Amino acid sequence: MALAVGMRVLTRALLRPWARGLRVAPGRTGPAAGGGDGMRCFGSPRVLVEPDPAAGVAVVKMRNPPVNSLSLEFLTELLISLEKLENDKTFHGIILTSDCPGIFSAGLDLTEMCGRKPEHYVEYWKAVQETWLRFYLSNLVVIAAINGVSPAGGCLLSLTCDYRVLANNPKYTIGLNETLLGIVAPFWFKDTMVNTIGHRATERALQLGLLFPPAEALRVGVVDQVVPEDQVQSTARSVMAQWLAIPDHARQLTKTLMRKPTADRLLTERDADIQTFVRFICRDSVQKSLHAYLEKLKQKKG
Ligand SMILES: CCCCCCCCCC/C=C/CC(=O)SCCNC(=O)CCNC(=O)[C@H](O)C(C)(C)COP(=O)(O)OP(=O)(O)OC[C@H]1O[C@@H](n2cnc3c(N)ncnc32)[C@H](O)[C@@H]1OP(=O)(O)O
Repeated sequence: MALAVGMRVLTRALLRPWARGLRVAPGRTGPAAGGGDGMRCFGSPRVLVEPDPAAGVAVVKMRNPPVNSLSLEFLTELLISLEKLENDKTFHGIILTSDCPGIFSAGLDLTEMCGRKPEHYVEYWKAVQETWLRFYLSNLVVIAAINGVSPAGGCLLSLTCDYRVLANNPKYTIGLNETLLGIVAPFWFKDTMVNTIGHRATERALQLGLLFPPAEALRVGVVDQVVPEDQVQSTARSVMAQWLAIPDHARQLTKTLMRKPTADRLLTERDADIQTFVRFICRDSVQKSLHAYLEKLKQKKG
């Protein structure tokens, strides 16, 4: 039932004008294309997929410049790529990384949450929910190769992965910093963090809106490994090999066992969660905070 609802959201998204033609954008043969067996890079304008069929792995590169903000279009393209890889028996794992230098993802796109109509907020929030559910429950092994800063929704996306490798650069902070923007991380953001670093550490991190630099992120457990920047991709590949050596069905069932209760909470409260989001985001005070935050980002340059 829940899956059917999810499929409807995805199907509706695919029917949107900007989503048409996104299914396959054949490209050059990928550098990781498994010894030249002819499998090409594919993807969409904002998501580049480099398949390595010999290894059963695809590298999914986010490229929504300048900061990989998670806009509606970008989320839809990510979902389409994920679905395509899940439906292709060649692939058992994906490495999620960024094609934007120094930025993994700036999180949810603030312009999707500012000055829009309530109907837009509904549509956007459905896509955010769907992305979280799909990545969190994916049967594939998903490893985040975090090669840049990763606040809020960017951090959440990495938390849906099975393992996180972070580049050791003090600028590459990671965390759920929503309170700094005057907004609140929804319960399923919070649950995902609690499942990763525990209740007390989450309580502190979320209230203070902490963005952890690499050493701290490793200490608290937000990431599993910190490596020199030029070793992020190779480390993600070695970790992937380790995970893929486990019998798939046993690993998948264990993942489901661990994650389903958390996902079920959102699945049963999905509509209420949308209403809560829309009510919250429509508040004058919240809109003012978000506008002010966006302005601050823009003025930073000048
Ligand atoms: C009980 C109550 C329950 C309530 C339930 C509802 C609650 C709602 C929850 C909503 C959850 C939201 C989660 C989020 O993800 S919010 C987004 C958080 N993101 C951030 O705080 C990051 C903001 N960005 C930055 O800090 C920096 O941009 C950067 C990522 C560190 C990169 O810095 P850099 O110097 O390289 O780049 P610029 O800052 O100059 O940015 C370049 C342009 O990109 C625009 N930008 C940046 N981030 C975003 C974004 N998240 N969305 C949209 N646009 C973004 C920035 O404005 C620049 O634009 P410009 O070129 O036009 O000036």
